[in-house]
Amino acid sequence: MKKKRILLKIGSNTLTKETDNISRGKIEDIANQIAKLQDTCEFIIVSSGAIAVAKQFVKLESKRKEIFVKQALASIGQPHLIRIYQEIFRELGLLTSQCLLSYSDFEKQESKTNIVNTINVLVNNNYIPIINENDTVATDEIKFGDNDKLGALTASLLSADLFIIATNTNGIYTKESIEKGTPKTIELVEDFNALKHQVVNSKSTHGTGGMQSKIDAISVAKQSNVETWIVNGLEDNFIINALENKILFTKIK
Ligand SMILES: Nc1ncnc2c1ncn2[C@@H]1O[C@H](COP(=O)(O)OP(=O)(O)O)[C@@H](O)[C@H]1O
Ligand SMILES: N[C@@H](CCC(=O)OP(=O)(O)O)C(=O)O
Repeated sequence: MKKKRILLKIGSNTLTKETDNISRGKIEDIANQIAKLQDTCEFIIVSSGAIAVAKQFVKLESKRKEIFVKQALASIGQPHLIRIYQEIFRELGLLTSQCLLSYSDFEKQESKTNIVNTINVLVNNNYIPIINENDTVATDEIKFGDNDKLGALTASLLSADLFIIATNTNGIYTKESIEKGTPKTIELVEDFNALKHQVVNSKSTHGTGGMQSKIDAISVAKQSNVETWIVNGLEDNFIINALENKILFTKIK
């Protein structure tokens, strides 16, 4: 049986459970779900969190631009982030690997072919690739929080059956309901253009993108006919519950 290929994007807010520290419990929750689904689904993860991990134990000084500090923090945090994933996933017999990519890699045919070939070998050998942006060479993503877009580009390139963006809301709410203080999830998006008007300008707490970068990512996935779900990653069991339609989330066909 052909497995359902799921591209799971985990944002900093989910990974830290909105604290200043990476949550091992959240990574355990994700690993548990992947282990339960492994006979029917194959996973590729795009994970943020390198900067958040580094900030837990280091403070860097620089008289130059703040972005250089973020790049340096990402470099310090990334191996720790992967170590934490590896430790927790291994407990459940899940194998992991690391891929660092940047947008420009998706503009060159040769790089695209290399990404597809590498990741297919990994997945076919039961390794779960954990992708993050290569923050040393590119700053687009940490400036704009576009790990969402990196997820979408990867989901498209690797012909994912489903792109799940885990974030800290029960999907996308209507703008009106947020303004009234009673957030209401848009469950099924049929008119993508109308969705663009639902974004509320609230600054992200731990991540950098906010809902706008998710809408841009959805647009990229849509062009490749990849279905996107925006799911609340703070909830336990969020992937399985979404697959079984037990929670409220946003589905964009
Ligand atoms: N229409 C909307 N529905 C839900 N969240 C919205 C909406 N418009 C803006 N947001 C904001 O987007 C945030 C999620 O983006 P972000 O903080 O970048 O998360 P992540 O780190 O998971 O990528 C929400 O916490 C919320 O403040
Ligand atoms: N790539 C960087 C930051 C990316 C970022 O903050 O993205 P997100 O949490 O998806 O808004 C990191 O791993 O810390």
